[in-house]
Amino acid sequence: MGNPRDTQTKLVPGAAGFVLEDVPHLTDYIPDLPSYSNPLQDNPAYSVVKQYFVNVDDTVTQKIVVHKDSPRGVHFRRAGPRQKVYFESDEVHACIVTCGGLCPGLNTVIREIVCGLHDMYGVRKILGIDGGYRGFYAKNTVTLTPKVVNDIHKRGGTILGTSRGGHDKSKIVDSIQDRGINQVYIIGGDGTQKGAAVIYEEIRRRGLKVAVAGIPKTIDNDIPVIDKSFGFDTAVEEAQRAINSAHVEAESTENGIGLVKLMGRYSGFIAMYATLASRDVDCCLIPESPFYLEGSGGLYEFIEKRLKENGHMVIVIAEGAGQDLLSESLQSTDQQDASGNKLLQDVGLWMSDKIKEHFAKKKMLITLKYIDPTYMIRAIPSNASDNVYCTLLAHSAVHGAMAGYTGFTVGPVNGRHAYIPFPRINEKQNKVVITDRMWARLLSSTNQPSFLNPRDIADAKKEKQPATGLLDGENCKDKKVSS
Ligand SMILES: Nc1ncnc2c1ncn2[C@@H]1O[C@H](COP(=O)(O)OP(=O)(O)OP(=O)(O)O)[C@@H](O)[C@H]1O
Ligand SMILES: O=P(O)(O)OC[C@H]1O[C@](O)(CO)[C@@H](O)[C@@H]1O
Ligand SMILES: [Mg+2]
Repeated sequence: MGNPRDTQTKLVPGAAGFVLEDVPHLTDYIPDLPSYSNPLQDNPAYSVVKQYFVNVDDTVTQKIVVHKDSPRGVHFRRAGPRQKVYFESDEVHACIVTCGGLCPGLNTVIREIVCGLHDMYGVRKILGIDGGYRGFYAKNTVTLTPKVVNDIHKRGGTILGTSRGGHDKSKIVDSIQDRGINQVYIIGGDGTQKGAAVIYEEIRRRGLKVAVAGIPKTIDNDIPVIDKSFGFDTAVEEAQRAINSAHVEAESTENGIGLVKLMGRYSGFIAMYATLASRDVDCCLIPESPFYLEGSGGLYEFIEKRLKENGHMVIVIAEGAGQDLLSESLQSTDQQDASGNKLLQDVGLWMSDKIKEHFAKKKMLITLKYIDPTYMIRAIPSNASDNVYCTLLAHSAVHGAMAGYTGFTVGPVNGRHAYIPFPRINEKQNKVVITDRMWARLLSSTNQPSFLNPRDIADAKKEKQPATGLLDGENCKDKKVSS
């Protein structure tokens, strides 16, 4: 077997620089697979829709802002129901698994996969895998029916349970094979999608008629290519409550400081959007934007200035921000979670101690209140718009698997749902690009220092200029500019 990239991505060139980064199909390795007409044709809810089926040639462009001479560029296969399907309804035996940390909307995705398979395709055999990847071989399964999942979208968490670690390729695929499962829906973050790619490869190596569909879940919004991950909006909304409390506390005392720590291990999107939404935040610190404490242009100087101007201030810090500073002053630990993710030290507590220590030394009276709503923003049910988004993700995944596509993650690209090959999702993380306009908007709204020296800014700008002269950050989310 060659390089996984070759079996997971098919590059199909077209006119004027068009490239389709296609996803695998079961017929790529199982010849003469019979197809059937899509049962949706006879479904009263859908048959009234004009052009309900997606044209087989429909694609979604990765870049939406172009110049008149730009090449057409990378495209992905458009998600949606096809006229032809490669599974008969009573043949399908699907399973669903959730892995990694919690995220608002997990239960909605589970519900809508079950109801989508049942109501649109007449599928009756759907299993829930208990407790993440290791549940395939170490736990019992749960039978999922529309009745079982009817109300679950109103609850936070995942009814299936989740875990980190425990990805044993052979045991998982043995379990899939032994149970006769032929559609695998895998909901999880960057680690989970990597695990899904490995499972797909093994299934293909064994020549099994099993479709593997990934549904991206990450509260940190760190998955590239897709517009935004589900649950992100809900988390940002919930974070407002913590920021509001921090603000009320801060403005009620002289030199009051409200400090809020939000999730974001490597990507500061939650902190950035929560700050932009709130307008009460004076300083937002994220992993992508290094900062320093002491001296001219440093954080202490800014805090002092803001307190003198306003009498109070609110700081939002993402959990992955300032980790370099922490490891300088605390003994660094190399602890990892079961999936191999580095366990971060608590930057919020550290920052709170440092600020108190600094102003005590200066004999300037401050009152600092530290709020850590970490798990509160992800353990809640999804809001209305995330619920609709989760439904579309689930249905897109179901349509893709029924149509015989496999080895794909589903997600919106410039507003249109598409099937994205695993390697594209797995090759890098989505990060806040601090030389893009969104971060500039934040800097201008908080008026905080950029903590960058002019040479760093010039270097980042030089590195960033793409050949077309287009700014990439908002269109091409996987492009990271180092600072
Ligand atoms: N490179 C990899 N290959 C195979 N499996 C992996 C890989 N990375 C992670 N996994 C498996 O994927 C599952 C979830 O990974 P992880 O704990 O990193 O969470 P995640 O999916 O990234 O979600 P999040 O970080 O948003 O909570 C775990 O069971 C882990 O063992
Ligand atoms: O405590 P847990 O469950 O490992 O989750 C914490 C991690 O999960 C994430 O939200 C990613 O899902 C990170 O931001 C955070 O570090
Ligand atoms: Mg992750």
